[in-house]
Amino acid sequence: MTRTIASAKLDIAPSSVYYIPDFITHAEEQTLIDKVLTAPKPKWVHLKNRRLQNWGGIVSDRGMIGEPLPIWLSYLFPRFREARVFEGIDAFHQDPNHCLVNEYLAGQGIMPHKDGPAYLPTVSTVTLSSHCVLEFYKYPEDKEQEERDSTTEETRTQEPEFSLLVQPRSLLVLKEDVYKKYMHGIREITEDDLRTGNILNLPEAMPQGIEETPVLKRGTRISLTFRIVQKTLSAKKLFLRR
Ligand SMILES: O=C(O)CCC(=O)C(=O)O
Ligand SMILES: [Fe+2]
Repeated sequence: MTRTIASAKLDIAPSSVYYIPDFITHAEEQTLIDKVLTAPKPKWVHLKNRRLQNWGGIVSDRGMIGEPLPIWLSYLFPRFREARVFEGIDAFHQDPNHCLVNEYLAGQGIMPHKDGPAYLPTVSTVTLSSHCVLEFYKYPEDKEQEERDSTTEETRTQEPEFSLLVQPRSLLVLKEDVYKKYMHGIREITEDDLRTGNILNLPEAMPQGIEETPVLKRGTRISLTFRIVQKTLSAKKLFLRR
């Protein structure tokens, strides 16, 4: 039986964080890794500090021209439903319609950012292959836009307000406050010292304690980030409009 996210809510502020260890099995993890790594070459977008695959459609300001997620990704939908990940967030979507696959080699990461208004405020991330520490920075609501834009640069040198350790096969769900009021990022380092960074879910992610292994070496991590893009356009409609 899959646990519901309600039973996996972290008892922390902001309270909209849910963490389920071993959400998928080792065998499922391996299948997903194989599918990611055997995707057609042009599917990969290479960035400076990670590479990614975009599934479900390209998200733009005008909306997303949606295409169904491949079966190896929609395979997880019943699991998300059982865990009630996307339940009640929108009358029109029961399942996610978009998935970003990110691959980070050890030492790679992602700058602190917000995911923005194109998505509904529920992000569901399945982690494969290696752990990582996701860091959170308060978003400066009171600053002018210009200052906010420079914040991502500043936050790189700041200490995060809190962090989360995400282990292979886990599910991390971020909703509401933590989605809207915080930026998240992954530092470009090759190992994580679990004694620093104010990691709030250590009891859940390291139930054996951190005395024996206070420092975790990173391997290559693949993350599957499922979201709902609210505004979708059908390719047919776009074509007829011309
Ligand atoms: O890899 C992750 O867990 C985070 C990815 C992320 O923040 C994003 O794609 O917006
Ligand atoms: Fe993000």
